[in-house]
Amino acid sequence: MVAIHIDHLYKSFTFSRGWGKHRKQTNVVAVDRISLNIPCGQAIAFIGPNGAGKSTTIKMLTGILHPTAGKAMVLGYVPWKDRQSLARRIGVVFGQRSQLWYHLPPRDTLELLARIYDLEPKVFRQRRDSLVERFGLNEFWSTPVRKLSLGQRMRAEVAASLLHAPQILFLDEPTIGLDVLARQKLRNLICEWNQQEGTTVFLTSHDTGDIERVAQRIIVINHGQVMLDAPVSELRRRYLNEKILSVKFHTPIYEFPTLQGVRQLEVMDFGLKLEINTRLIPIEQVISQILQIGSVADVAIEDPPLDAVIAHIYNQPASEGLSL
Ligand SMILES: Nc1ncnc2c1ncn2[C@@H]1O[C@H](COP(=O)(O)OP(=O)(O)OP(=O)(O)O)[C@@H](O)[C@H]1O
Repeated sequence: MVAIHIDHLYKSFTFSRGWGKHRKQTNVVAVDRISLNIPCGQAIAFIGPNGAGKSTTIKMLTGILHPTAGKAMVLGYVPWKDRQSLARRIGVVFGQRSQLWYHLPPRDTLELLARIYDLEPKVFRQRRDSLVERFGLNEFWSTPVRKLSLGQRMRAEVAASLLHAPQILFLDEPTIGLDVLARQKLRNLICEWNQQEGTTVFLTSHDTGDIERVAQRIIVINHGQVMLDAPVSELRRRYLNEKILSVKFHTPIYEFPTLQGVRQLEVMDFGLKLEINTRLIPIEQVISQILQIGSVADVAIEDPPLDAVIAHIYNQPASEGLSL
């Protein structure tokens, strides 16, 4: 079943700039005829550089904004027409904006939400207890939100957004500003929730760690258009055709021959780091050259970092499009 269906969704903003006779109407196209299908249960990372159109898309899919043209169905609802009904079936978390009551502890917030969503007391208690345990809310259960650390607050935000058991969870930059540990903890919780509960996850993030950990599919937009739509697992393997080869030797090495398709990233007394374009040279050929120049103690072959792949994709002109 399709959770989200988007068909040529388009949004432009018209606003005035300047004063008096210099006042001019300006038109900005934020989302430019996007078409997508997202099946139920999938976790997708919807990414792009600043101003690419991510938030505008999320706002249309959650019913906050009307599109200028095009269609979208979320769980069978037209979001901007059936916003109330849709709100009972989706969870939304904005990393930059808290949706919790600032002066209330998570305990009271969850109780208020249970009333808003009309949950049966028994169902509420079960879900609350399970969320408290999974999200580790016990340690700050009775502490007002204003006194929580950012990591604790974000865990409470996500837990609160899941209380009514939404079928889709929209997360707009959920890990922004978190330290390494808090970020890891939160992305693990989101990933586990997606896998164990089957909730569809629509995530935007500038953090490649979030994307790798949480998402199965990556959709890159730029200038309001979809530039790439691919499984995360294939992105590095098939997109750049590059490998990073690190070698350690038992004895110092002095020279590595110049080979087409091989770039030396680092040369140390006992080691080498090479970037290999496997379209130009097979990796076996590079390894056999390495074996000739010294006695090898260790070899590691890695894919390029996802950061590098994504930066490369962002730099492509929108008109070219990309496919795997
Ligand atoms: N209310 C608005 N009025 C005018 N222009 C807007 C409005 N909202 C967004 N835009 C413009 O639409 C474009 C897309 O913005 P959007 O916020 O969707 O990008 P984004 O991909 O979420 O960026 P970021 O990563 O910085 O949050 C930008 O050029 C932005 O300036």
